[in-house]
Amino acid sequence: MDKFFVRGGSELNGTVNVSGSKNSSLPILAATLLTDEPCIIRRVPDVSDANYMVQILQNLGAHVERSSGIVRVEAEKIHPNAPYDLVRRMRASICVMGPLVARLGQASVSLPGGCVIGDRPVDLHLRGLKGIGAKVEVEGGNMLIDASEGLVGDRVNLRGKHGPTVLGTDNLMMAAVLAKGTTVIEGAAAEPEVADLADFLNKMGAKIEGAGTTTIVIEGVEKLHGAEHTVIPDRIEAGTYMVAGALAGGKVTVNRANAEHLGAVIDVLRECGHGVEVDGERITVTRNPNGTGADITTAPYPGFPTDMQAQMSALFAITPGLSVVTDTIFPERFMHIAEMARMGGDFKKGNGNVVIKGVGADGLSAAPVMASDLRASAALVLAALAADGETEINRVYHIDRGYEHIDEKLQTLGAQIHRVRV
Ligand SMILES: CC(=O)N[C@H]1[C@@H](OP(=O)(O)OP(=O)(O)OC[C@H]2O[C@@H](n3ccc(=O)[nH]c3=O)[C@H](O)[C@@H]2O)O[C@H](CO)[C@@H](O)[C@@H]1O
Ligand SMILES: C=C(OP(=O)(O)O)C(=O)O
Repeated sequence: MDKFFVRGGSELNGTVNVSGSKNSSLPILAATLLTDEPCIIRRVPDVSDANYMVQILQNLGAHVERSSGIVRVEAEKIHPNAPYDLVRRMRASICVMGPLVARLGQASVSLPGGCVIGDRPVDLHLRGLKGIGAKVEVEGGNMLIDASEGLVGDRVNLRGKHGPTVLGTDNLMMAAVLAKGTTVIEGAAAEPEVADLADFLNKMGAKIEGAGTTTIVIEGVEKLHGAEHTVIPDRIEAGTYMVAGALAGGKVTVNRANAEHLGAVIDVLRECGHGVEVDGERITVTRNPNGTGADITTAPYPGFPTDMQAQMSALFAITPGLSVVTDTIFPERFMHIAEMARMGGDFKKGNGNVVIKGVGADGLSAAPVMASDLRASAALVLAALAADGETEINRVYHIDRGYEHIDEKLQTLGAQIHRVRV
């Protein structure tokens, strides 16, 4: 298990290129199962989750070639079984369910694993598929879906008690593209990654309107064909480097980003007094040493993303004054707090929130810490950049799930971070 050693205190300056979005790439790769013709997906990040999705497709029978960021998939002959050994490591494995049911009329997919960020049920995924006529059973930890009599479009509301579901919307959209008639998804997730998947499906011949809003209309078609697509920039990776600029800059520019997707993060950084300038696909963050904290509450897009709250908490940990971070989507997603407290952070955990008393730019000090999930690990790297001394971060395989070469990218900005392969 690799480790990072991060020596804090270096000012970050320069430009970092944003990779393609992990959370777009995963469902888009799964969507290639919907056709027997070749598909080419560009700008797939070199992260372990994307590599893992490639393995899942290969295990389902697809022929996959990968050369740097370009993945070619030809799913001529596939089977419908994704057992536990295949899907346990990654939540997004669940997105093969919609394509398998649509193409083969059946699927057996084990309940997936994923980040330890609290309760992650699958009821809305199953509600979606039932809503368009599939028969669903959960047996021995497997979701058994039968649509041998065909899927039939209908009106389905996917909103759950914590709001819309991103991958649940993806799954229903991918199943409905080959259903008879029209499906209307109400309470759909409006995240840019859902819109990106719909763009790819439309290139394959699907008829989808409204993706990127809370109502999506899908007119079923007989067959999809092969297509080429370039995934959107990773807004969470971009946001993470922007927070790095606010916490340890200097001046940090994220290049190849989409500022439209980052409105909520930009607003919070500006509210805290940090400089944010947008110039096309370049976003530059200039640290304000007198910056303040803020109160943030996560919300579905275009609200503040839950996938950015841990990183923002790292910034607030060193920002004098009180900040309150509330996560309405994953109220238990605060594993990073205990580890940052070991570095001298001052936190009071409440129910679904944390009150952070910023200890100042010199207030954190190095300690051995443990990465617990993807964004928590990013928060620990950020905290370490500001801490006095050398922080040892263990279990960085979590960060490698979703950040392409984060150690090398931070080094180009002047950070003292190195990986030890264990
Ligand atoms: C690979 C990927 O894209 N992962 C993202 C996706 O995860 P994912 O799609 O799994 O997250 P969801 O949008 O489904 O989860 C939102 C909320 O709905 C709840 N829920 C979800 C499904 C369900 O069947 N029943 C149910 O109650 C969840 O527990 C959570 O409280 O969106 C999350 C919310 O933006 C992000 O944090 C993840 O990074
Ligand atoms: C939680 C995340 O991923 P996943 O849904 O795959 O666990 C994430 O990308 O922050």
